[in-house]
Amino acid sequence: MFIAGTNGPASVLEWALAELIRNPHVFMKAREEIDSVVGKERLVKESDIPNLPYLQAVVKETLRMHPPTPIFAREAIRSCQVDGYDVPEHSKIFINAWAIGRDPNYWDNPLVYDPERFFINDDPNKSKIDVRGQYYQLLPFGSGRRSCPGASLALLVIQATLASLIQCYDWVVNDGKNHDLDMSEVGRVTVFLAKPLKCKPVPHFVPFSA
Ligand code: HEM
Repeated sequence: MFIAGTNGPASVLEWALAELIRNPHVFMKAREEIDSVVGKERLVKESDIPNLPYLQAVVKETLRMHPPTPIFAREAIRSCQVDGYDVPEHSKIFINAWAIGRDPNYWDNPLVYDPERFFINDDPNKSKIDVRGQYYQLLPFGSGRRSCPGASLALLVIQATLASLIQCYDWVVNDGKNHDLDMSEVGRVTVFLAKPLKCKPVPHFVPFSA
């Protein structure tokens, strides 16, 4: 539980920051949302998060492309048929949340990092997609009675931390020459960037100096 509780959020924050650095328009949109909701006088707080839908979409999009626990397992307690396939009793079933999150049958342009995909108005279901196991095209925390009991805590920690990283700093890589990053993955218990993100924080807003 300690490993799940620390590795998961750490992995999501690293992937989110890497994606925001590679996609400066997403970073700026998230910062503009924070500035318009929170103002420029104080640090963003946990209680602001329900009013920051774009920030929430950034975290969902990060979990879609980079689920820290990409595969989880079940065992068939009795023989059954799923989608025409016979599944014998006691079969081990592996659910690949990483592949589902990148499946073009469920996601348009799945390899493009685009939080806007959660706000498509002509399909009201898209804006409602949640990550806690009710929408089978997005399962970073699993689903059902064995799904992650730490999901709400993890989301709160990730959203609040990411919001302050966006509000307070600009993030520079490659001495500011470009935004290129090697996004190769390495899977241990949790999936991280194969080359750990090295970036320089440049203070943008210092809430405690006022
Ligand atoms: C971004 C953060 C996290 C991710 C992506 C994540 C993901 C997962 C996944 C995919 C599972 C398996 C679910 C299934 O089989 O349906 C799981 C199980 C579990 N997670 Fe998390 N987790 C995270 C954070 C946490 C935190 C913060 C805690 C506790 C404080 C936690 C505790 C657990 C426990 C105890 C289980 C086993 C549940 C069981 O077998 O009944 N996780 N997690």
